[in-house]
Amino acid sequence: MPTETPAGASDDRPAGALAETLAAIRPADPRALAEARAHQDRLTKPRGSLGALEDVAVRLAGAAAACPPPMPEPAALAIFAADHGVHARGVTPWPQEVTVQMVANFLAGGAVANAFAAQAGASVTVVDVGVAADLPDAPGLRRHKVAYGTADLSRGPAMTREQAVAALEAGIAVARDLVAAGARCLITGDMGIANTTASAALICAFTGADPATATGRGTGVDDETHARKVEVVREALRVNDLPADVARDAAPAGGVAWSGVRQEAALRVLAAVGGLEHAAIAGFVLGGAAARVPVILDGVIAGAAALAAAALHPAAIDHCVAGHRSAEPGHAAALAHLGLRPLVDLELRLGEGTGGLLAHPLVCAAVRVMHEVATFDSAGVTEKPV
Ligand SMILES: O=C(O)c1ccc[n+]([C@@H]2O[C@H](COP(=O)([O-])O)[C@@H](O)[C@H]2O)c1
Ligand SMILES: Cc1cc2nc[nH]c2cc1C
Repeated sequence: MPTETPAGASDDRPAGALAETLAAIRPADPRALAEARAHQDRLTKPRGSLGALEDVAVRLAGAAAACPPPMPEPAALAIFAADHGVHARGVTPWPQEVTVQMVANFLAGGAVANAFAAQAGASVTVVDVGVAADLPDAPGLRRHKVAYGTADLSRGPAMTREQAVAALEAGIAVARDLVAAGARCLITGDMGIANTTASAALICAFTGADPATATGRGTGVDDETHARKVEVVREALRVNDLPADVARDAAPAGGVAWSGVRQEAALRVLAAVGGLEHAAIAGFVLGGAAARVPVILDGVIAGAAALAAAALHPAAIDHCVAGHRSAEPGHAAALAHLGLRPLVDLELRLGEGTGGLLAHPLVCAAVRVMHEVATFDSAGVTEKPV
C-alpha cells in the first residue's frame, strides 16, 4: 500500500523514461523570475497595465531560467486520442466510433483544431494512445497504442499501473520528439468520447471535489444522462477505493517536492479512473517541463491530466500556462487547485486543443513585450506620474 511506504523511498520510483523525466524537472528559477518582474516594471507602460499577460511573461522567464524567455514559437499541438470502457454506462450520447472518425478528420485537416492550428502556425500531431480500432497509416499519426480503450472505471481500475506508465511514457516521447524537431511551445489536445467522465473522476480524486459539482455535461448531455454520470463518477471513486482524502497523498502541497508515496498515490489514482489520453497528456506535460519548453494546457481533460502530472512532480506546473477555462465545471476546480489562471474564457467545450491554440498568440504577445518594448530609460520617457 502506498501509505505504508516511507516518504521519499527511492525504491518506489518508477524506472525508465518516466523516472528520468521526473529527475530532470526543475522548478521556476527564482533569479529569472525576479529579473523578469523588475524588467516588466522598467518598460514604457504603467506598472501592471498588461495585467495577467505580465504574469505569463514572468512565469515563462522562471520556467526557462532566462530573462527575457525565448519566444514560444513555433508551437506544436499533440492530440492524444483514446477510448473509454465507461462509455458502456451511457454517460455520453455519442457513439464510441466518433473517436476514430475524428482521428481521421484531424489527419485529413478537417477539424476545428486544424483550423485553429493553421491560424496559430502550429503543427498538428495525432497520437493513438488507446483508440478502440486499428488505424491505417497516415502522415501526422503517431502510434503508441497501449490498449484498445480502457476498462470501465465504474467497475474497477480503468488501467493497470503498467498501462498508465506506458501511456505516460508515450506522452514523454511525443514531447521529446516535438522539441527535438524545433517546437518551442507545446499545446495539449485530446479526443476521446466519454473522457469528460474520467476527467471528473480524476478531478474529484485529486482535489477532493464532490462529483455533483465536478461532473459536467461534456458534449452536451441531457438532465437524465447528467444525473447518471454523477452517479457513475461516485461509483468509480467508491469501487476504486478513492475517498476524498486520497488527495492528501496525491495532490501537490506547497513547497513539497515529491516522494515515493506521492508518486505511487498519483499513479494509483491515474490508473484507477483516468484515461489513456489523460496519462499521455500528463507525460507530455512532464516531458515539456523536463525540456524547459512551455506547455499550454487546453480544457478539462488537460486540467485533469495536469493534476496527475502535478502529483507526480509539483514543479512541472511551473512550466504550464492555462490556455482557457472550459465550460465544464470541474475545470475551474482543477485550475484553482493547480493555482493557474486561464487566459481565455469563451465557454468553449470542444477539446482537441482548441482553447490552448487560441491562447497561443496571447502567450507570444506577452513574451514579445519582454523582447521589444523600450524601457523608460532607453526611450527617454518620464517614469513617474506627477
Ligand atoms: O476540453 C474540454 O473542456 C471538453 C469539454 C467537453 C467535451 N470535450 C470533448 O468531448 C469529448 C468528450 O465528451 P463526452 O460527453 O463524450 O464525455 C472529448 O472528445 C473531448 O475532447 C472537451
Ligand atoms: C463531433 C465531435 C468532435 C469532437 N472533438 C472533440 N470531441 C468531440 C466530440 C464530438 C462528438
